[in-house]
Amino acid sequence: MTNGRSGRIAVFGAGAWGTALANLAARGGREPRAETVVTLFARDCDHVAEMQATGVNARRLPGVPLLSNVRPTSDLAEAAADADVILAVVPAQALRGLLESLEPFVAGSKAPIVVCAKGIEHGTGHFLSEVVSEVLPDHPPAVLSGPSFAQDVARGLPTAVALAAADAELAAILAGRLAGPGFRVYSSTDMRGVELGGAAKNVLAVANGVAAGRDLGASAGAALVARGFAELIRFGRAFGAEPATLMGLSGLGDLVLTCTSALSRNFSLGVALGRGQTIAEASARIGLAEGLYTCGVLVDLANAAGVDMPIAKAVDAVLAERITIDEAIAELLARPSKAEGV
Ligand SMILES: NC(=O)c1ccc[n+]([C@@H]2O[C@H](COP(=O)([O-])OP(=O)(O)OC[C@H]3O[C@@H](n4cnc5c(N)ncnc54)[C@H](O)[C@@H]3O)[C@@H](O)[C@H]2O)c1
Ligand SMILES: O=P(O)(O)OC[C@H](O)CO
Repeated sequence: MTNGRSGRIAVFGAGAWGTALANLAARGGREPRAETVVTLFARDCDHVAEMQATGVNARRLPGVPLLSNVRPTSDLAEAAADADVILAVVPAQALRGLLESLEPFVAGSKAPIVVCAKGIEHGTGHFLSEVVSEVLPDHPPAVLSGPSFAQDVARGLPTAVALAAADAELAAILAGRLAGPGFRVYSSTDMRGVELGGAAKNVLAVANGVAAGRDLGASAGAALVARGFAELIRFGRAFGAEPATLMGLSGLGDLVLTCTSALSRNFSLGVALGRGQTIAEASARIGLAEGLYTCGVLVDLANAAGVDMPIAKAVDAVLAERITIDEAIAELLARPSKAEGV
């Protein structure tokens, strides 16, 4: 992508976040152009027909009108045509399949692919920017992450996130394409740090939710945030993240948001489990909680790298039903005393 852009952005995944980002992109960023067009791809034709008829994505982001230059479509070719930026906003485990299906429609284009999902791929243990490089090597990967609820962004509430790409100029251009009056986008070249924070915080937020659901008190919640952050820093150090990134929006910022807000699906999943609901009951009500799918692979990576992550491991053991919540709490508290630090 260059500054001589087509003004066309393709958003794949018409969930809450894809829809909020489509509206943001449709505003044209820091240099709005009249010709900006945003395609919003959803797999389900009925869903697309509803959005076209009503101008709202009532299934995923009710009450938020789509801007007139957002074009919902279920046609991959139409969605991808002439796009000079691609936003991938499907669940993390669906990213590879989406990119594979896109391949014939983006051949010849070098449009950057901005991963907006938060997770780590099962089976391979690969970070999501790596998945982009493997499947579509001609397309530079970028990562958007940070404390941001789709509902907040859609309402224009002040939000700040990080957007990383290997090339600093590309990161700055992409940040400019998405920035808006209420949406501040910091650019970064630390893709690994930005994506790793977004993936790990979802797992740690489940632990905070469990503590809230069990009425363990605000002190326990704060301890979990602080010691969870220590785990995040250890994990990041082992996997090449820059410390400053982990202390920034996509690390500490998103960890705090997700560990403390009832709007978070990962926190809500933990609350439900803490109150005695089953995973199936809670998931059916809450929808996509990426921590459920990331915890196993996060722990596998941590174990392989010799990184101590007791909170993440406790979440994984509870979600895999290897131990009960009460056993997990008792095990965490029974760990030998140690010097504080990371
Ligand atoms: N909702 C938020 O506030 C928010 C904020 C930041 C990041 N995210 C991240 O964005 C990602 C998506 O979250 P969401 O909230 O939009 O989820 P969502 O559950 O609202 O929507 C996911 C959408 O992806 C679609 N989908 C699934 N597989 C697909 C495929 N192969 N091709 C096309 N579409 C597919 C589903 O049909 C659904 O519409 C997650 O990784 C999440 O962590 C969400
Ligand atoms: O609802 P959650 O838990 O997926 O969190 C949404 C965003 O990732 C918050 O930054």
